[in-house]
Amino acid sequence: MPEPEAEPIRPLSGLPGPIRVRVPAKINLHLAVGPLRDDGFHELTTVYQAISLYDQLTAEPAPALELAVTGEGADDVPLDGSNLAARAVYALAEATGRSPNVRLTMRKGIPVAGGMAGGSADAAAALVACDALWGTGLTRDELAETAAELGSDVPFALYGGTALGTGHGEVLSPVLARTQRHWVIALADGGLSTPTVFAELDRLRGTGRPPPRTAGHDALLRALRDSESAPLAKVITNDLQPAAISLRPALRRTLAAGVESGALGGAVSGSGPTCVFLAEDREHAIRVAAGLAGLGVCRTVRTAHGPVPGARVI
Ligand SMILES: C[C@@](CO)(OP(=O)(O)O)[C@H](O)COP(=O)(O)OP(=O)(O)OC[C@H]1O[C@@H](n2ccc(N)nc2=O)[C@H](O)[C@@H]1O
Ligand SMILES: Nc1ncnc2c1ncn2[C@@H]1O[C@H](COP(=O)(O)OP(=O)(O)O)[C@@H](O)[C@H]1O
Repeated sequence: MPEPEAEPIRPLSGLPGPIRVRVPAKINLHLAVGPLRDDGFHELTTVYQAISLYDQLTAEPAPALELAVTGEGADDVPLDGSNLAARAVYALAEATGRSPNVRLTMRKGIPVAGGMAGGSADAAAALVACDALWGTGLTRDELAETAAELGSDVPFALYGGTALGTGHGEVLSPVLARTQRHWVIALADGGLSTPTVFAELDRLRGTGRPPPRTAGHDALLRALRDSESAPLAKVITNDLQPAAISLRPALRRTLAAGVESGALGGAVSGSGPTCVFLAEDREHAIRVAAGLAGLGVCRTVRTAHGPVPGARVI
């Protein structure tokens, strides 16, 4: 006879227990930046991939909205209403008529201001956590509508995987990418501000020698369907890379060091300054990471794989 299903354990207070959510970083395998629009955003075509570098966020009821942050770069994360996770709580509370009184604890594993969408990840995690805590029962597509108001990268952090982003990055469509890829990540000292990097690209485009523009994304989509990684490495492109290098010339050396260490190819991740390199497999990634670490061109080196799912209750 099957065992009767166990009753869920509830704390004695009767309040729901803490909800813990794990959320991945993103990298951009293709990032084509179009013209600056009237709303201050650039038209964008990007292919995102979620990789196994995570933030963890816990939400529980509290007398008021409270924030705590630990881990990688925690000192650079705001603890007021400008924190993207706090903004997500307020937005969801308003949309669903709930009280925003929760305590959020974030453990950062995603570098702050690193071009890996760590703040966006925390916002997506806060939406998923509060949805579970408050029992609002919204679908991921409904959560994505609130997510898009918080930042261009926030909807992608909800879904994860590999996806094409258009509009200013918030309009998503799935991309077929079944092969697991292995990445080496060079984390830099200090971050780069996303709006400053976009502004630098506009400045460079206004000079007599504008940086070349990324072509269409068809070659990248084809390479993602190929189980070999070498063809993919050849078509990874990022229009923001020249702007990130212009603001942080040392990145040129980091990019060269990844290739010297045996990577198939690499690029600046989004607005930088993190650089990501593609390897053949896990063992190759570990060898590239060791070589890169020995060259002293970055603060620290990690390995990760992708694609992985988006923000999930654990
Ligand atoms: C560049 C990308 C690439 O995925 O990510 P990061 O590398 O920063 O993580 C994104 O486009 C960033 O997304 P996100 O970090 O959510 O930026 P947002 O909060 O939406 O926008 C911050 C600011 O960046 C500029 N911005 C952002 C997106 C866009 N398509 N055009 C822009 O010009 C605008 O100045 C905007 O006010
Ligand atoms: N929860 C958060 N985690 C990290 N940064 C945050 C958060 N909330 C707000 N920020 C602010 O957002 C800026 C960009 O951070 P982040 O999203 O990590 O970088 P990027 O846009 O380069 O991917 C940081 O400099 C920080 O001031």
